[in-house]
Amino acid sequence: MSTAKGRTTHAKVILGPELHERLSKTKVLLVGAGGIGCELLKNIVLTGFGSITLLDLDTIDLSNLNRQFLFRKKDVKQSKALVAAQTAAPFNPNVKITPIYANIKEPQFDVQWFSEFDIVLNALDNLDARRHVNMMCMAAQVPLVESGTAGYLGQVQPLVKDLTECFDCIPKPTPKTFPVCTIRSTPSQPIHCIVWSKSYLMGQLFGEDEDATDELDEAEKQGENAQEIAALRKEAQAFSAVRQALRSSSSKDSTAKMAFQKVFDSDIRNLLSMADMWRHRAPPTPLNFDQIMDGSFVMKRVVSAPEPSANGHPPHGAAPVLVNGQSGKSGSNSKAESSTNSNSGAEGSSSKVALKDQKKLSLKENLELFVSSTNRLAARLQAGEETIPFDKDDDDTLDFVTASSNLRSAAYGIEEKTRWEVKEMAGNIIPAIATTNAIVSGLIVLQALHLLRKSYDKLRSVHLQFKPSVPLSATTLSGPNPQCGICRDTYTSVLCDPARTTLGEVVRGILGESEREVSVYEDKRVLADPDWDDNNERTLESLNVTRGKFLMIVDEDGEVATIAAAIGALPPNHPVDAPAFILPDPVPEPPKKAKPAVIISTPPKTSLKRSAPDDDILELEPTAKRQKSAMNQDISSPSKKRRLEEDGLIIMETADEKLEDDDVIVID
Ligand SMILES: Nc1ncnc2c1ncn2[C@@H]1O[C@H](COP(=O)(O)OP(=O)(O)OP(=O)(O)O)[C@@H](O)[C@H]1O
Ligand SMILES: [Zn+2]
Repeated sequence: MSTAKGRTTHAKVILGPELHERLSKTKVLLVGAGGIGCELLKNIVLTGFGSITLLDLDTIDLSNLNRQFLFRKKDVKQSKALVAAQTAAPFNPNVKITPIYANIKEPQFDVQWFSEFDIVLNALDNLDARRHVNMMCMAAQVPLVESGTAGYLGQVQPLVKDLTECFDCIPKPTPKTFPVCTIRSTPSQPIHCIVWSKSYLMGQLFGEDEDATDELDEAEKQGENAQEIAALRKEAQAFSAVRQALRSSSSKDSTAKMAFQKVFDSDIRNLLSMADMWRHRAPPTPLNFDQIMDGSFVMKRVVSAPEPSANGHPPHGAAPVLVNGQSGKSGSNSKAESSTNSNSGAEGSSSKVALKDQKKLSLKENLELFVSSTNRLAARLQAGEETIPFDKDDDDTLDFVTASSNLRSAAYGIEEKTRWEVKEMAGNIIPAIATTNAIVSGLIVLQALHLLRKSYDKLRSVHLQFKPSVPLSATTLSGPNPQCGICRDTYTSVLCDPARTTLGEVVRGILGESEREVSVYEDKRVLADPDWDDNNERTLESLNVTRGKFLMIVDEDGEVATIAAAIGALPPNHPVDAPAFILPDPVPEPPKKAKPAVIISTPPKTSLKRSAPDDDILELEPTAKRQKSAMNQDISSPSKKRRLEEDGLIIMETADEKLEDDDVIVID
C-alpha cells in the first residue's frame, strides 16, 4: 500500500495534479492482451488510469510466456484478458479493470459501446481487427492510439477524427503473394512448398476447399499458363476420394498412403507429362512410398542452391549433392544430406545435441511424419471436427505442413527445412522482441497523455528503428486524406429493432427533407439505388443489417459525403408502442465532398473500404456515383445492369466471354 502511495506521489508531480486526477476517471479501452497489450496494461495501471476495459479473444499459449510477463505457466489455456487483469490489478489498488474474453468485432461492441470510452489503445496483431477498431473510433469520435511491432521495429500512431489521418487514410500493402502456378506446379524455393502445403494441401484434405476453382479462374484471368491451369483443375477434382477416405474410419495407414500417392506420385507424373513445362527448368521426381519406407529409394537429382529468400532468410549456399531415401550416412552413393546447416549441428540423425524441432529430417523421417500427422488429423475429422485449418501452434497441422512441404521440396530438388524453420515461415513469424514491445508501450502512454491533455500540437507518429544512432524518429501528423472512405464519411447512428424496422424507414428518416438521389450499401452489398427500391419495405434483419453494422448512404451525384449510419440497439426502456427505431436528431448534414486532385474517367478507388461479406445480395464497390461517361453509360450503373439481366440479357465483361448454360433462364 505504501509503495502504491509512493508511486502516486511521483505520478502526481510528473503529470500535474489536474491530469493525474482526471486519469483516475478516464475510461480506457485496451484491445489486445498479447505482447504489447501486457506491457501497456502494466504501464497504464501504474500511470494511474482508473478504469480500464481489457479485451482479447485468445487464450494464453505456452509460447507467449517469454514476453507476456503477466502470464505464468499455470495460466496456459486461460483467457488472456482475464489473467492479465487479475495479475495487473494489484499494481494499483485504485484501478478497476474489466476483462472481456471476446472478439472486438462482435456486434455488442457497437458504436454506442465505443463512445463510452475516452480513449482507445490498440495492441493488436492483424490488419482486419485494426481496421475495424479504426472505423469504430472514427464513428464514435474517440481518439485512438494505434501501434505495432515487428522484431526490432515498432510504430505508434495517434489517430483523431477530422484532425489526423486515420488508419485507413493510406492503403496498407497487402501481404506478399505468389503466382498460383509457382505454388501449385513449379516451386523453386522452400517458401513455395510451405505455402502450397499450408494454404492448398491442408485445405484440400482437411478444409472446405474442395475444388479451389475460384483461385484457378482468377489465375487464368491473370494470364497464367492455360494448359497448366487445366492440369491443375483435374488434379484438384481428383481429391474427393482422398477426402472421403480421411473422413471414414475404416482405413488408416492406407489413407495416408493414398494421399501420398496422389500428391507426390500421380500429380507429379501428370505435370511431368507436360513436356513444355520442363524445357527450361529441372523436372520434379515422383516419390515412391514403399521404396522410401524400405530404404531402396534413390533420387538422383541435384539439390540446387536456393534463390535468395523472399522471407528475409539468408540464402543457404548449398553445395549440389545427391539425396537418397535414407538419412545422410547410409545411402549407397550419398555424401550426406543437404549441407546447409552442417556446421550448426542441427542436421540429420547424426546430431546428438540438436533440439527435436531444429533437426533436419531425412526423406524417410518426413514420410513417417506425413503418415502419423495425416492419421492424427484424420482421427480429428472422424471425431467430429469439420475442418482443420493450419495453425502454427497446432502440432498436428505443423507436423503435417513440415512433412508435406519437405516431401514436395525433395521431389523438386529444393532444400528441406526443419520443423522450427517451417513454423517460422508458415506462421509468417518475425521473432517478437520483448524490449521492442516495452518501448512501444511506453510511447503509447506518452501519446495517450498528449491526447487526454488535448495537446494536439505535441502528437507525433513515432517509429522505432534498427539504427543505433537514431533509434527513434518522430514525425508530425498529416491531416485526413480527403478521399478516405472511412474517416471522411459522416457518421450517425440509428437505434432500432432490426426485426421491426424497414430499410426505407431508416433511409427516408435519415435523409429528412432532402431530395437527393442515393444508393444504400451494407459493406459492399448494394441494398437500394435510385432505380431499385425493392428492398425498401424489407426489414433490416431480413437484409442482414443488424447491430454493429453500418448502412452507407452514398450520394448518387458524388457531391456530398457518404452518410454511415451505425445500427445500435434500442434503450431497454424504449416504449413498446413507440416506433421501433430512433433516428438521429437533427438529421446529419454531410459536407460537400472534396474534389479529387486529378479527374479520371474511372470511378474513384474505394479500396479503402471494408472487405466483402458472404451474402447473396449483389456485391459492388460503393462508389460515389457510378460515372456516367459516354462510353460506359449504359451498363456502368449496377441498377441498369441488373435490369438488363432481369430482362434476360447477359452482360459480357469481355468480347470473348462465352455463354454458359447456367446463364440462360428458361421462361415457361
Ligand atoms: N479481433 C480481435 N479481437 C480481440 N483480440 C484480438 C483480435 N485480433 C487479435 N487479438 C489479440 O491481439 C493480441 C496481439 O498480441 P500479439 O501480437 O503479441 O499476439 P500473440 O498471439 O500473443 O503472439 P504470437 O502471434 O506471436 O503467438 C493477441 O493476444 C490476440 O488474441
Ligand atoms: Zn481516413
